[in-house]
Amino acid sequence: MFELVFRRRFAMAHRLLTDGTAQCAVPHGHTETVTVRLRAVRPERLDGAANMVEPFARAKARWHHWIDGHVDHALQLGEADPLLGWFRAAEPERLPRLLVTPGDPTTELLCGLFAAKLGAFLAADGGRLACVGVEIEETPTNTVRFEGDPYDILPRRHGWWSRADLSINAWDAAR
Ligand SMILES: Nc1nc2c(c(=O)[nH]1)N=C([C@H](O)[C@H](O)COP(=O)(O)OP(=O)(O)OP(=O)(O)O)CN2
Repeated sequence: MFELVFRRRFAMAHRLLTDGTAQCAVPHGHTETVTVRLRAVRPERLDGAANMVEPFARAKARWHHWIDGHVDHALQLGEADPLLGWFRAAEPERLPRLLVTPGDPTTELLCGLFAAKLGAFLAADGGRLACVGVEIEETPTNTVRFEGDPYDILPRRHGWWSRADLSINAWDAAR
């Protein structure tokens, strides 16, 4: 069976408040690489003409638009992070650039959220392809891989990640 594999780089910043590691509680940034693997929902023999599962450009268009325009350079914060209140009060114009997560924005959680969002995009594009894996290289020495149904591992079923729109938090749902 074929897999279409797409890779994208994005800059991000986050902090982790819950696990008690002092260095991770200070906002810090990474340049991360996300790799996604797609398969045809109903695999078919190559047709002897176009010989494609799906044109790359069509398969990755929405996904890359979202990563490049909304995830790249976003600040990732858990929904209980007090910095959210600070942005609401002091720089509300930055709220669309905050990627807000259920609990700390770890790389494990991000893999699940990305798998759900990509699944929503693919379903909205006709459901011909499904995401079978997401890998995020957080740093050159740390990578997390996820395979399976993201709704089996996410702490909550619904949020911006379950919608086929460009949102990364609850405030920009209409975009
Ligand atoms: N299970 C997880 N553990 C940690 C995560 C995570 O997402 N999942 N994230 C972090 C921090 O983001 C940290 O910035 C990166 O990890 P760390 O190992 O501290 O990164 P280094 O670049 O210092 O790695 P070295 O291999 O030691 O150079 C922490 N833990």
